[in-house]
Formats: sequence, C-alpha cells, structure tokens
Amino acid sequence: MNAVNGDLFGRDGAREPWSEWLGSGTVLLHGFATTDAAAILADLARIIETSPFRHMVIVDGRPMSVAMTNCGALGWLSDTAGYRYSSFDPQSSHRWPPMPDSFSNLARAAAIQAGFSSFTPDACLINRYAVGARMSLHQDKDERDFRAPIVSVSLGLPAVFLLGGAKRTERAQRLALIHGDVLVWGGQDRLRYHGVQPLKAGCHPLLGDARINLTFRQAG
Ligand SMILES: O=C(O)CCC(=O)C(=O)O
Ligand SMILES: [Fe+2]
Repeated sequence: MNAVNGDLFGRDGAREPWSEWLGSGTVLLHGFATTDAAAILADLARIIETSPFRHMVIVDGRPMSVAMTNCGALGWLSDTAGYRYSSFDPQSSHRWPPMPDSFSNLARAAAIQAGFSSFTPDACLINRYAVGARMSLHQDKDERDFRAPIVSVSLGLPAVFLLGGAKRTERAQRLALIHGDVLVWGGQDRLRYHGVQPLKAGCHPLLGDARINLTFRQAG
C-alpha cells in the first residue's frame, strides 16, 4: 500500500471521513456515520418494535412511497389534515420512543462539524426507502425556528439526493449519498429545496435492499 492509499483508506480499508462544502451553510460529511452505523441500526431495531414503519398518507389520501417512523420528543406526521409534529405516535397513542444517545450524539457532532454548535435535536424522522421509493422536491419548514440546521444521515443503499436552492425552480445538484454520509444544511441554506430520486435496486451488507435516512431536527 502506498502512502496516499494509506491516508485515504485507513488501516481497515475504510475511507477516512471528509467534509465537502456545498454552500455557505451546507456541508456533506462523507463517511461521518460509518463507524457508528452498526450501533445506530441496533437502536433502530428497538425503536421499530414499538413504533413500526408505516406509509403515511398525504393530504389527498395517497400513501407516500417512503415508509416512516420517528423517535424523540416530537415526531413528524402527515395525514389528510396535513403536516405537523406530535409527541404521540397516532398508531399506538403512546409517545414516540425516546431518541437513543447513539442518534443524538451523532447528530450533535455532525452539526458541530458543520459550524452549528448549539444544535439540540428533539425530533428524528426515520425514512425507509424500498426500491423505487422517492421523495419529491420540498423544503423542511414545519419546524418552529429555522435557526437550527437539518442533519440528515444516510444508511444502506446509495441514493441520488437532489439539492436545490431557495426557490423550487432553481436547478438542483445531484449528490450521490452512500452509507455513512451525513448532510447538514442550515443558516442561509436552511430552506433549500431537496428531494430523493427513486431508489435503485441493490444489496447492502447491513440493510439489504433498503435505504434508511435519519433526519434530525430541532422542531419544538
Ligand atoms: O431521505 C433523505 O435523504 C431526505 C429526507 C427528507 O428530506 C425529509 O425527510 O424531509
Ligand atoms: Fe426534507
């Protein structure tokens, strides 16, 4: 192994994390969650025992292609009444499962890396993409205060993430997000449009034919 490969890939062959700035308040932390992924997925398995993934419907009653659940004090919901946050899982009428330390520690560390030192997530939306599932271009704007950033963790199969601008009509960049990548956007970039293209078929060693995305927010 030469010196360059030694630096890039580390001793176990894993790539070292690196930061890519995509705007004044947007940074892609390549590989930031790779080391913690197994612990996060073990905690996720416990979350979905009490609050399983489900396909929420949008306002016209059509189900979303992405299956969702939440953990933390607040959970994001969509139904025929619209979008909102709630402390309770409507399926069980109980509170959403608490946010595991593995989740909140990772989200805080990523926010710090992106320059947001006081991020305290109270909501984690957990998205599960099966092959073909997608998310159309949208802004995250159901939160009370836009000063806190969004921290978005990608696990499992790779996805093409569309990173747009402040207006829907602005041309979106296509980002390849792979297992362990963390994208943070906040500050001036907090209301950037974004979406995910239909998931392509594949098999990931930890998650099989799925992609999991954790979206951390300070919602309340
Ligand atoms: O799956 C992703 O990478 C993005 C998810 C997202 O934008 C959202 O949940 O609001
Ligand atoms: Fe979003």
